[in-house]
Amino acid sequence: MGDLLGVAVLGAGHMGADHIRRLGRVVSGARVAAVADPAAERAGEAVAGLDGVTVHTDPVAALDAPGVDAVLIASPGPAHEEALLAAFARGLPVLCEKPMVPDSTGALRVVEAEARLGRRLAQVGFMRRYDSEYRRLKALLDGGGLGRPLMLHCTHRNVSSPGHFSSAMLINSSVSHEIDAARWLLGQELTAVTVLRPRPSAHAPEGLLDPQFVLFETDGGALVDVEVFVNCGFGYQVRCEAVCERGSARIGDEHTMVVTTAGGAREDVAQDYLVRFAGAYDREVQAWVDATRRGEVTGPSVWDGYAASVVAEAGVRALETGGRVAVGLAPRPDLYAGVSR
Ligand SMILES: NC(=O)C1=CN([C@@H]2O[C@H](COP(=O)(O)OP(=O)(O)OC[C@H]3O[C@@H](n4cnc5c(N)ncnc54)[C@H](O)[C@@H]3O)[C@@H](O)[C@H]2O)C=CC1
Ligand SMILES: O=C1[C@@H](O)[C@H](O)[C@@H](O)[C@H](O)[C@H]1O
Repeated sequence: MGDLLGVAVLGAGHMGADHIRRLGRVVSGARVAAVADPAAERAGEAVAGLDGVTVHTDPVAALDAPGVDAVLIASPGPAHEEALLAAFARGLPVLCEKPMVPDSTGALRVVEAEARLGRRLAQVGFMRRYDSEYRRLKALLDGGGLGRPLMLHCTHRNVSSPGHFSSAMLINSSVSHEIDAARWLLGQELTAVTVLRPRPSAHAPEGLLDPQFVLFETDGGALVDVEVFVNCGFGYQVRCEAVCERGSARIGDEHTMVVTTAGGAREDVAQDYLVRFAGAYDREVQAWVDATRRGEVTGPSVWDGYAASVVAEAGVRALETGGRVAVGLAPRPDLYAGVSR
């Protein structure tokens, strides 16, 4: 490694381009060394103004490019497994966007591959763990002042969904964040899931089951409900209220400027995750760079990524069947005992 951690970024779409900007201009201690995207033009645009970056259409070529010390995977979920295994084969530390691997069998292969290495190499991009509001809530719950958490009420609303978004993706792409946040906040595993759905919004694309109401049970006896609505039209809203034995705590209410004029008051609502979670992404990537330069891996593990895939898969089955679906996790390898809970 030179003075700066040289990062290969795989995927230069919405998240990849934002992470390239972040690595190149926001965080310290790193530089973008290579970018790969089958759409070479997109990759070229994303690195405009950054020096010393090689552009590739083949992700493996980017891993083998000069000056690459680590990898940030921001390609679509189905491409993650191959990229993670290629990084492991080269001993390269990884930050992998969620979902780590959308199907749980592939996710387990990644867990097993890292466990065979006998050391952690990858962190999964569940950035809410780096959001200041989520961290305050976690500290409050861990402190125990409110007593035992009984329920989490969560809201996850997007203005509109991308064209390729399916009904399953409301769970395995969007709710995957609540799955990880709930496991982390409560320190409990999610054990069963039920999905209810109202008549879809007239503003949802034809055939998309949007919104959905997802209910999780946990091994600690708590309940977690999530309203997920990805074509709400009015804003990006992510909220979480923890109801405990001696009080409740809520995060995610907008706290920007409130403008009051005749007859009413108005507060702006963020329009997307890149704005709402800007600070969280910055802290996540800075923490990853710092830990990698120290030769450590911190943050959500591939076990967390695997658990989220299993729970999401159960959620998709619950959506399809209308029933309650139990979650079955494989035995946790020793490598992840006590990690990031
Ligand atoms: N943490 C978060 O809040 C968010 C995470 N994501 C995650 O980031 C990842 C990327 O999502 P978006 O940027 O929204 O998608 P996108 O569709 O905007 O970009 C994906 C890019 O990857 C490229 N690509 C396709 N196959 C590839 C491969 N094998 N290797 C390298 N590049 C490849 C595509 O050409 C495209 O440019 C997904 O895993 C998604 O779930 C997305 C949005 C927010
Ligand atoms: O990860 C994300 C997207 O992939 C997903 O589609 C959105 O619903 C989430 O809000 C965003 O954080």
